[in-house]
Amino acid sequence: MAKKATKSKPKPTKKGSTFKLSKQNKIILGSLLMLFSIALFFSFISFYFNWQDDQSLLSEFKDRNELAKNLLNKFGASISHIFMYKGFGLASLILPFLICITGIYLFLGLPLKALFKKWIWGLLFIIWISIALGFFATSSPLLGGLIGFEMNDFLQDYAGKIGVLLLLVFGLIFILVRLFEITPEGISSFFNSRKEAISTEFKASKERKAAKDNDTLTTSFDDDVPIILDTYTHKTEIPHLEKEDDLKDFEINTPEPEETLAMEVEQVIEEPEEIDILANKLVDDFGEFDPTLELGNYKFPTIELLDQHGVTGGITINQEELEENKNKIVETLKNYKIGIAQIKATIGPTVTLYEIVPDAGVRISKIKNLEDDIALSLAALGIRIIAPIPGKGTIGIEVPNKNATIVSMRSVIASSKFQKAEMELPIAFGKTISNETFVVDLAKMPHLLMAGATGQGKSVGLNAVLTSLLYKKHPAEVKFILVDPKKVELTLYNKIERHFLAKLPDSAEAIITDNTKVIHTLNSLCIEMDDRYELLKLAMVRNLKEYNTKFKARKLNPNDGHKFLPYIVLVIDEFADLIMTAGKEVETPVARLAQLARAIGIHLIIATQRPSVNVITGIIKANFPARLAFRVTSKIDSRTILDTSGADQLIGRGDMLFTQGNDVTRIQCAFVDTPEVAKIVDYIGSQRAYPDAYELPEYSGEDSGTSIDYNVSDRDQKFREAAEVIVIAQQGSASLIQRKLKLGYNRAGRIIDQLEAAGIVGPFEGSKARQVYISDMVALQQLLDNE
Ligand SMILES: Nc1ncnc2c1ncn2[C@@H]1O[C@H](COP(=O)(O)OP(=O)(O)OP(=O)(O)O)[C@@H](O)[C@H]1O
Repeated sequence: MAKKATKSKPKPTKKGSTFKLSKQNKIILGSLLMLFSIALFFSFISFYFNWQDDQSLLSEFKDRNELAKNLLNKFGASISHIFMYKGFGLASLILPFLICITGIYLFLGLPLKALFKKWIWGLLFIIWISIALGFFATSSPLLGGLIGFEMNDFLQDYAGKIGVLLLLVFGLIFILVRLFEITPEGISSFFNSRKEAISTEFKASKERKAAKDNDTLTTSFDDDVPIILDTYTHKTEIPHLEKEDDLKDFEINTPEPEETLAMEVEQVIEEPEEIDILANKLVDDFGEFDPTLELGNYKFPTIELLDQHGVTGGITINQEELEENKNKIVETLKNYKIGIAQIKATIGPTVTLYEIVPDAGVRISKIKNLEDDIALSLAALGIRIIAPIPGKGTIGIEVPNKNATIVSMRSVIASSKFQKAEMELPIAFGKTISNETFVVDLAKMPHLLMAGATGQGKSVGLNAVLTSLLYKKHPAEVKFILVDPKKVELTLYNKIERHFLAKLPDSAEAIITDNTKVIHTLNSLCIEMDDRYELLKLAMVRNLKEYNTKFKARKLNPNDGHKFLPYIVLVIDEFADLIMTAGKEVETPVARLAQLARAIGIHLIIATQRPSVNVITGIIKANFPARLAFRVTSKIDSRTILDTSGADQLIGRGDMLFTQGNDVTRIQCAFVDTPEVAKIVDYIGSQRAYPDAYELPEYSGEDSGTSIDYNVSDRDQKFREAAEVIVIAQQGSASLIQRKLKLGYNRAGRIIDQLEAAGIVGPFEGSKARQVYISDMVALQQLLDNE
């Protein structure tokens, strides 16, 4: 069916071009019509003077010896006789004009649509004039022609003379109003414009005269102006209101230019502030502050540390596979009576995009509904239908390639797009479906949410993000906080602790693996955020970039607490696990950071296996416009992460969808293997480092007991009872207190905090119950009595 459609389509255009539409033919036909109209015009005119002499010759048309007096001889006499005598009389003179206009239209290749209207009006006009002349010029019936005479006769039999007269008046009004758009206002404005035109003309001629008297040289120039004005006003005589405005505008412009009073504007010279003078002097003496100076000899990792993964020549095109898939798509759609007008393929590293243009009249939803059928007939996983492709007007069918090409991290890092990227935190994710390197700025995102079922490429994705930053940023410019509950994925990065990692003071390991430490780190990061905002406020700047620029220009005094602030990237792997064990304690600081941290250079990357709504809560989602989905197991998961389906149809192994709020891009994630990461961190780790990791502010959390309600008199009335319950059960949990004492969640939570402050239970330990420090009731009694 599709073939039929494509074959049968070009035919009409071909035919049209030979007989109708070719430019040459139009010119020939146009000129013929114009010349014919001239001939017709002259024969009609000459008919009026010679018709009586020529009429007797009409029967002897074939006789070559007989000659007619008409300018176009017997041909002219005959055709005029038909149109003028037997036809419409004098009104037939309009006919050559209509033919001439048609000729001009064809000659110039103008659209013929407008011509139709002209012909209709022309013919109506001919009929009206013919009847009118037949009515008024009864003494010379030739003026109205036979048709005019007969029609008059016919109408008068039914409507009488007055009736015909009224009919003619109505016809005239109809023609004037519809054709010439004449209205009462139009008529009055016409007279006004005439009046103005005459006055302008008068004025102009007066000026001309004056100019002639003054200077003969300028006369020729001055003379021209009113002539143009003249034709202009004449042309606008059809009383259109807008045209009249034009005319007025024209007049307004004519007055002599007024002399303007020149004003001198004195230059504003800004007085340099004291601080600027000092800063300029410091910059002159020492140059701009260079944050990288402390590790001045730092060498960025080289490209050789990355593998090519066997890919050297880019994507290989399998012509057979392309043809086979194309045929299958066409066949499948044909089975559902959907014809295709056009099909185009774009080959990407893992999938090929077939863009189709369906025949006119096919509903898009029909194709969208066939997603499963097409997948079945192509016998392939991961078919995604994009109907329509935004901004293109085509329908996309993504079909996985039989042999996917690995996109090596090496190829994306080496790409000029990444190398030349003028971004604060450039990340090379991989390659798009059209094989372009996909680079985005984390600083602009400003946070990233990653989801994907296990084994679909999440850890590789995280490594790709970290590797990109390691290849582009100096240790002074960016610091990572890595949270890895799985304890194995990110441990490699321990080697660059003193270069690139940030940690809590007194903490042994920079990579955070246990939940309590996560909560502390998140809260400490909140303090860092507040501190940074304070510094920004002091420096009177709005964001980290402006702050650092000002600091580099030595306009901020380190003695006031100012320092160069590196970007901080917080990476949390397995966020679901954290939320399950720590709940609100994690969610609250994460939400706070997500909401506020963008301006002060703290960016979050959160990865999760389970993108369910209780993990990615509304508040988190709202603050993470950039989302990245690897393959997930269900449509619901896909919707949770991307707000649209599609991630459930990916093929895994780094096949992913990325959205930054608007359209979704399919990307093949760059592949970086663990040995490569190991080589990079070894390379960096072997270089001279800072004395310690970047220190985060100290967070005095719950375990110090100081921040909790410590005052004995402020204790809850049920404090003693709760303490007894806990000691008897030897289990420090708020839900136990809730159940036994029938209290609300918040009150039980407060009591457990007070018990912790009193030293009866230990600190919060995630999903586990708190430790109980008091072994029995006697010990509890003693403790409470001694307070
Ligand atoms: N971009 C990629 N290109 C090619 N293969 C990939 C890519 N990403 C992942 N893979 C393959 O998929 C495997 C699993 O990837 P990865 O370890 O990143 O999964 P994951 O989603 O982190 O799983 P989990 O959640 O269990 O840690 C890798 O060992 C690799 O073979």
